[in-house]
Amino acid sequence: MTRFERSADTLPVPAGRDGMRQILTRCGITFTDAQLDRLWTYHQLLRRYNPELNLTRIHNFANMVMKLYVDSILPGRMAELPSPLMDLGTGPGMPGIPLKIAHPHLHLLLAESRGKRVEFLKTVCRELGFDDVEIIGRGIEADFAVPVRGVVTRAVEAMAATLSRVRGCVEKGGRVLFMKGPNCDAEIAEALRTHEGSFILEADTRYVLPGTPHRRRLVVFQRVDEPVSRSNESPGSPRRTVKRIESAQNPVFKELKRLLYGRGVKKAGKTLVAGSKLTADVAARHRDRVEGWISRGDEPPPPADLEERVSWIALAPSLFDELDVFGTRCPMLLAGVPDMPAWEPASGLQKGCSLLIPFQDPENVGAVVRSAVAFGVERIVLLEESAHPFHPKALRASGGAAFQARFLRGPSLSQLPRTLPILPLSQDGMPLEGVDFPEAFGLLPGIEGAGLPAAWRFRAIAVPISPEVESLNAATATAIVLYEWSRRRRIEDAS
Ligand SMILES: C[S@@+](CC[C@H](N)C(=O)[O-])C[C@H]1O[C@@H](n2cnc3c(N)ncnc32)[C@H](O)[C@@H]1O
Repeated sequence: MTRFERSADTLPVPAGRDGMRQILTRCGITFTDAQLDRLWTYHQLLRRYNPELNLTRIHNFANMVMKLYVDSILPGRMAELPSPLMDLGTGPGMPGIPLKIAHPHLHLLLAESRGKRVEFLKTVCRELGFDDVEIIGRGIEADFAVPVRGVVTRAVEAMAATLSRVRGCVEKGGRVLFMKGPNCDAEIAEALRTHEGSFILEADTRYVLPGTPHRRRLVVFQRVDEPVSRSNESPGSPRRTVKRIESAQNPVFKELKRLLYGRGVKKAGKTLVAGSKLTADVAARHRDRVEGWISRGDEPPPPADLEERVSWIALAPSLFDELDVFGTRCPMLLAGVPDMPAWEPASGLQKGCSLLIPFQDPENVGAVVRSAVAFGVERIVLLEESAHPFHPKALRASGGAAFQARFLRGPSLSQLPRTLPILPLSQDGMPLEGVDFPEAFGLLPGIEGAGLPAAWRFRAIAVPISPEVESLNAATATAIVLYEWSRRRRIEDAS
């Protein structure tokens, strides 16, 4: 038999998914099945963990739907929700979780100081598939400086206290939404008095929970000054906003992590520059490429001579260490990757040396790029097989030379026409000493391990080595050939 529950205020509804939908519909909230599934899952988690964690004192089904979920959703109908939005003192997730269910694209941060509730929130986000929700598991104080466009808060404390607490994070023009009961005039007056010059009252909307006598107020303050702790305070330095990231779920951090892989670098057109020497070199010589400065924990801001457009991202130490795969502990740079136009084999090879790279190991790609730049190779054609030259490992092995090279995107090894003047490299080819380098030619080392396809080997050149060693490393062999080519070119130029 269906269990019907009636609260003091609502018509009886079956205590289940259908009853939940009925109450929502009566309140003018129409959810898709997927949204209702999420709210139902959240409800079941609240019920399951409530006896152990004391998450809410409301137990009656209809009251839970009305006073917790509907109550949480309604502010999103009365005010435009700022995003990113932090729910300060969210407890078991109110109003944040129902708001996120109602507005799936909302960039939400849930701030909660009590550890057990934080664990509950993690479970909720995992079960609901909210992997973009950031959980801030600590008490929010004025030094909290993750920039947000808005804060929402329900049943936490007096407004003036909250406005003090969010001084470091709410951006100028951002909003603080207070979900209050009807009698909050004195609180509003105190907040206005103590925060004059920082916050103005933007809206004060009175409403009732539909079909009940319960009165509510949504009080919205707007920030009119700049957050205090967000700009470099040393005189003369550019005003730079710091984006502090504390959660591994932060979308920006997730983007940064993708840059540890060649595919991520290719997709984003950005790379991570690590190591004190390399970052200093790139910041000095390729300044126009620098887009961001990534620091660890409370390390100081970027040097004042980096332009204001360069963003500053301060990662929690554990997050920084995840990105710092070389263990440098030095600030990293986020840098833009230069354009790589396509090379059409039909257009032939231009004067000088075109180095064709098939290497799959990023360190080999980096090493050969470094040699190519050192010996004056005119252009580097990256074959489809090649690792990305701005993969962090490749960039590091290149010593930053990748920023000086001219790259073109080429076809795969199997699509290279054998009619072009391409000199393949293979240890069973003819000795380098006897080779004539054409005025325009391509140099083609083999893939690590597999070497060159048989079709290319008949005209290959070799670096003679002792029979005791099977072969040279492909990047090393290429460097030796490039040295020989550049040596002869210098002799020709001098004569
Ligand atoms: C009364 S509960 C309200 C929870 C929820 N907003 C609701 O309406 O059901 C207040 C919550 O705020 C949390 N809290 C209080 N001060 C906080 C702060 N400065 N930063 C983060 N959380 C805080 C408490 O741990 C508690 O879980």
